[in-house]
Amino acid sequence: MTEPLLSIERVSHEFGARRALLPGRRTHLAVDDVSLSVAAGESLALVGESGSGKTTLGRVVAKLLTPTGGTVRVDGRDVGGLSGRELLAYRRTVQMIFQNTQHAFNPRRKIRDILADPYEIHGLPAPGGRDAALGELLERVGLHASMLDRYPHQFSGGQRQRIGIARALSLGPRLIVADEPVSALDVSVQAQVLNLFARLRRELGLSLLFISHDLRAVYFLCERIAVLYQGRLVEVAPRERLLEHPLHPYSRRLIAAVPGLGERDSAEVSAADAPAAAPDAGESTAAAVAGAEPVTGVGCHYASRCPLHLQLGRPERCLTERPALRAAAGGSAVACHFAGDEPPAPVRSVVSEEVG
Ligand SMILES: Nc1ncnc2c1ncn2[C@@H]1O[C@H](COP(=O)(O)OP(=O)(O)OP(=O)(O)O)[C@@H](O)[C@H]1O
Repeated sequence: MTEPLLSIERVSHEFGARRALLPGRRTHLAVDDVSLSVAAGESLALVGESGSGKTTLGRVVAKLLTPTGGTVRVDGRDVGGLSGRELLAYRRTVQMIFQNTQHAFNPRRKIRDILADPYEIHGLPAPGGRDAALGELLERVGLHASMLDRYPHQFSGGQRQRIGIARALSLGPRLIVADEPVSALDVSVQAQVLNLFARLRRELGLSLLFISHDLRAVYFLCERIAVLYQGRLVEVAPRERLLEHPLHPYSRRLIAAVPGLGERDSAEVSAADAPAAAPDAGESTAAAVAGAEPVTGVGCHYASRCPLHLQLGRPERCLTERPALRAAAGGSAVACHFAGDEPPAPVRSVVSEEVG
């Protein structure tokens, strides 16, 4: 098997961990023992509700945060101890794009100077001369070279995001971490920027770690989807497999929440999911979930909201043993003690080739 471009190995990030011993300090485990990989040229989505740790994991990969546990490797090399020239080289390889384009650029600087920054910082000559390279960058993202002398406020939100993408591309990265890059944009503009990402991936063979709440955007752009819940990876699967046949009860709920995307009701759990025990027929799922004690510590974080846990009669194992990620059919991996395999459903076309 070929080495993945990016390997995230048992990575954790606990905010406040360094000062945890000071009185009154609280820590927060935002990413909890997550392992994932991204192949060269592959696009992997990170999805999950707000606060599930997507941005934190993205920032760890971009080396904007240092993990408190685990290892990040690029091309098999541990990037934890990089400094000096090696760190600069890493920053050329992995670039991050952010959601907020409004305050991303100094309003008093021309686009020419903003795009020139990476070359200055890395002490690199622009290929073919500075002006030609900067103009080419703008044209690559669908803007015109003549716009180099404009200021950020003279661009729309979608155009500013294109400028952010151009800046990220300037030093020839191999992996882009894109954190909700279209969610602040109008819907019509979102489609254009997603199409731009798809084109750039094709043209440049880029790998993408795409962080999003929007499952339709994720389906359009990514080959695999990783689902996070409260900092833990609960499922990772090829996109069709996840959308057509989600295994983890949380993935099911997430997909069912998008009209027309999932076919199964969020609370529905089939017989194949419940091999061990009969459901408690006298208890409604919603009421039981509302009355359940939240799970902390060693068990499954999702147990207090989990319809499968209820249906199975609240197995003790969910509360006492953290579910390990285990391989399942169709290339999926799921962290649930009881989620079962079912025959694959036919794949539906959820989003057309071009988002429009
Ligand atoms: N600097 C920080 N200090 C302490 N806790 C933080 C910090 N940044 C994030 N957190 C917490 O870590 C958890 C994960 O946050 P993160 O932003 O990674 O989630 P997310 O899935 O990206 O959410 P969203 O979709 O809302 O951006 C949240 O509970 C958040 O409150």
